[in-house]
Amino acid sequence: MSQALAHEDVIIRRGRRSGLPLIVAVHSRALGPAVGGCRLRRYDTWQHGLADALRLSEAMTYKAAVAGLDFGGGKSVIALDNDTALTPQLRETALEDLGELIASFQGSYRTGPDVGTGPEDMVVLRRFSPYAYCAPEGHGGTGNSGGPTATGVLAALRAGARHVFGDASCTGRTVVISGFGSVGSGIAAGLAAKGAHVVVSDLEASRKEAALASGYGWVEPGQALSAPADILVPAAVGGVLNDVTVPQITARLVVGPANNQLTEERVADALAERGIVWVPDYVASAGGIAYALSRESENYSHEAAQKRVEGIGDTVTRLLDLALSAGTTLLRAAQQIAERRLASSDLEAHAV
Ligand SMILES: NC(=O)c1ccc[n+]([C@@H]2O[C@H](COP(=O)([O-])OP(=O)(O)OC[C@H]3O[C@@H](n4cnc5c(N)ncnc54)[C@H](O)[C@@H]3O)[C@@H](O)[C@H]2O)c1
Ligand SMILES: CC(C)[C@H](N)C(=O)O
Repeated sequence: MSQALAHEDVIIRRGRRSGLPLIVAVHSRALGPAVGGCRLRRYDTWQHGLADALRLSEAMTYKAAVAGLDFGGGKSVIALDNDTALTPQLRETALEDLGELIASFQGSYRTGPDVGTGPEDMVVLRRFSPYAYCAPEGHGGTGNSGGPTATGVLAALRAGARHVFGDASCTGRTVVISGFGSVGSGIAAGLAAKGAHVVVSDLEASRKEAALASGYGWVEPGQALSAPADILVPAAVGGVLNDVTVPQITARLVVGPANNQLTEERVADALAERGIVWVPDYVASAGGIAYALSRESENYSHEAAQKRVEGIGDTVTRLLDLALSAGTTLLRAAQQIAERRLASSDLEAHAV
């Protein structure tokens, strides 16, 4: 096993106000300041939180590189154990601790919302530095990233559907969406508007009522991946595509926002062997970060930022062409694009 550390910085600290473990992992700044959301969730041990931060920050490097963003990849984690109650006060002090840590990077690591955090939490982080994207509009941010992320996934999904079914519209197709949260509900609405048969699933039983009220079908979480479908959208958690689930998938196209869907890279080959087109998560899910960075750091108008997000569809078409001509998977094609960008920035840096 390689002992090389792939990451530029990994900071682990016990928050001085909250006592909670804080982790900031910066995978790469080759293309610009590292960016990646702040995750606040329970882990069996803080070391599991560290592993999550390491994997997610690497994926952010690839997400930014393939999306053509001049940013690198990072991620932060506030690791809560299974016994400690997350009171509003603990939440606030943990965010203050993280805000202080992020400020110490002086802009070379910037964050945004992720699992367990939202726009209001960015307001707390911004007490310490401006480097937290997606705060509510009244606080100088662009708000919830779920909408733009859903827009990007829909663009990726249409490109994939054109390739797999010869029709991008998805009219009459059955689409199962696992995870009916901020992004999943936006994808469901976009597909239902185009006449798709939308079936959703969520671990929270209370989401069933909202799903049925919107006219969607419902499948229990344990059956979501194997339910009859043309298209499967993982929109909940990572690690859902593995040796057990892949043989059960009935869909011919899998595309969704959940970060780190594969347990291991070789699962991409297993999907391809079954004739399933899988759009890499870091390609499909780039809409939220692309929109926020375009608006908040690059002064794009809403329309221009939205167009950039829609461009994810063209990226997927390009990846499909590359993968087809090289006889490889979309994952390898995406890796090649990202690694080429990262290598050329390396050459530029050495030429200076
Ligand atoms: N929000 C964004 O802008 C964004 C951007 C990129 C990637 N992502 C990723 O997309 C995924 C969804 O993000 P979100 O913002 O919609 O989160 P969310 O928290 O709003 O929604 C996730 C939903 O999934 C449900 N869920 C959790 N475990 C589940 C399971 N095993 N089966 C079915 N449902 C389950 C939750 O109850 C919740 O309703 C996450 O993995 C996130 O990291 C989000
Ligand atoms: C908003 C952004 C940082 C998002 N959480 C992502 O994973 O892309």
